[in-house]
Amino acid sequence: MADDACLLGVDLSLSYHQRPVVHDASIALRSGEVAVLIGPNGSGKSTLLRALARLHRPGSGEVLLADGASALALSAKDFARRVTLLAQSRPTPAGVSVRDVIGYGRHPHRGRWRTGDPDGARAIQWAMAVTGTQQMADRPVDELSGGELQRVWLATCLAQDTGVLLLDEPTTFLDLRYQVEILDLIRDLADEHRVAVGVVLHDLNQAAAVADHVVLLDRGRVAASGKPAEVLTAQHLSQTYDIRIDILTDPDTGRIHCQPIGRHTHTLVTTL
Ligand SMILES: Nc1ncnc2c1ncn2[C@@H]1O[C@H](COP(=O)(O)OP(=O)(O)OP(=O)(O)O)[C@@H](O)[C@H]1O
Repeated sequence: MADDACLLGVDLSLSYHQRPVVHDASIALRSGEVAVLIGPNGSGKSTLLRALARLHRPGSGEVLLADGASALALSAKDFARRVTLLAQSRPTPAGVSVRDVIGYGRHPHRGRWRTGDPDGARAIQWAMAVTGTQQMADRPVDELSGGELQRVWLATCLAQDTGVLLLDEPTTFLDLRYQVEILDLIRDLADEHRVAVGVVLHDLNQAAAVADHVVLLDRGRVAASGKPAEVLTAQHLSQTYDIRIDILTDPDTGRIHCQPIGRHTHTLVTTL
């Protein structure tokens, strides 16, 4: 068990219909840290995240909680009090208001008759405030745009108020402002609320900006895992994405910038 990990995937091998797609992958999510999963399409990022959320049963390996107990040993409700997942897509209920959908996040904290949740109203209000969803509270979710809906689902996860937050491509569909705000929010959740965040991102520069730890998946295997500067190297990325990717490091801030080199990149850079 990694020292202070809240949720740990150990040597996970994952398949669909006997077809292996993730091989012996390990990942540790720690309180107050953001772990970012990157890798090409189909490399197994979502499947690994789903296994951590207990939504994909491993062929071998295990998912452990902070005390070393198997995640499978918990009841569904107890697990949902500790871990939540913003999946890539969810069925959108028809005619249900944004406020009610966000309220679904409180389900694990409620008693059988939706009672006994003194923190519920505060948690929902906070989740709506930080995702900018208050203005749409009374609208039916099936009438929202893709980006609005993404923020509502994120709010639902936040209302669940778990110590572990798993996010699968949370910036998809979002305009630039909300992409930046969600990344800032992820950082704040780790820094100020000590949440352990595991997030799949495609944008390598977003990964560099927000990650404490990066896990690079290549065809279902962990190709590299460590601090951003250790993983986001030209060699690792060029090999995994099969395209030349240069790394520029800002001498003042140390900030890493990943620059994919396409056939027209040189022309573009000199024009700029
Ligand atoms: N429900 C499914 N049934 C069968 N195969 C699946 C299923 N979901 C995913 N796969 C396959 O498993 C492999 C890993 O998929 P996964 O969605 O985990 O990759 P990913 O890295 O998240 O990809 P992307 O970046 O495109 O979202 C892919 O080959 C994919 O085709």
